[in-house]
Amino acid sequence: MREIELTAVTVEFPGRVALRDLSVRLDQQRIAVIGANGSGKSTFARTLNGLVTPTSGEVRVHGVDAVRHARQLRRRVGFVFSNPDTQIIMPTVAEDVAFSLRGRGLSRAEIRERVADALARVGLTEYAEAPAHTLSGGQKQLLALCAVLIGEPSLVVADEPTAYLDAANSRRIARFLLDEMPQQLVLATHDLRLAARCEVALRFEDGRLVDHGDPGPVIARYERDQDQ
Ligand SMILES: Nc1ncnc2c1ncn2[C@@H]1O[C@H](COP(=O)(O)OP(=O)(O)OP(=O)(O)O)[C@@H](O)[C@H]1O
Repeated sequence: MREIELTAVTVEFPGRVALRDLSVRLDQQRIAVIGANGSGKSTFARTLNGLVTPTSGEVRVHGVDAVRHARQLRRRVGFVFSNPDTQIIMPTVAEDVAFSLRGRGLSRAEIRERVADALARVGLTEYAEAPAHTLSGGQKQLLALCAVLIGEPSLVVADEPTAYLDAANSRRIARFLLDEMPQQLVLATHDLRLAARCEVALRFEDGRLVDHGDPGPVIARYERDQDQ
């Protein structure tokens, strides 16, 4: 089951309504979220793994109630932030990935094996023993992704994952997220070329879902409105 379902979700912060009465059902593999600064993209993304709790309404992700079972949800939903430095915790690349497996009752040998597999998947094997801070921006974002994927989430939510990257690194991360990763993806982005590669796009404006559907037409209407 890979259905994401929000019913009448409102998120209020002091003095600000960030999401207004949002109801939507999504089962596509690649889901783009677009809209101007402050339109509610990150808030929407964060409700999907319980980082933000709705003021009212219901969020269900792959059958799990995001409010009642927030801890269970966090195991299933991996979150990738814009700045990989905020996600890298441990000194070396391999240690950082292994850190995500803590508390799972695995033996050292199992952890080593899983870490090696995960690093190979994102092409970082040769950097396993390198200090994480010596990686390039794109490699750091791959490491952050790797640390998320090793927890075997069924959904990956990425909030502007290419914002800090140059063109080559952005392409690499985009290729991984959009073409290689088996997990369902929710991608909040200002990069409309990435959004165009998804199966569905949601457009937010002032906390409201104002358009959604096939990315081509949704993006065209967004660009037209921005030009006016
Ligand atoms: N923790 C918070 N406390 C108070 N206000 C918040 C909080 N998080 C978001 N907001 C406000 O809610 C609104 C929506 O913010 P959100 O971060 O969801 O927008 P966004 O579309 O992701 O923007 P951007 O493209 O700039 O990242 C904004 O007005 C923002 O200031």
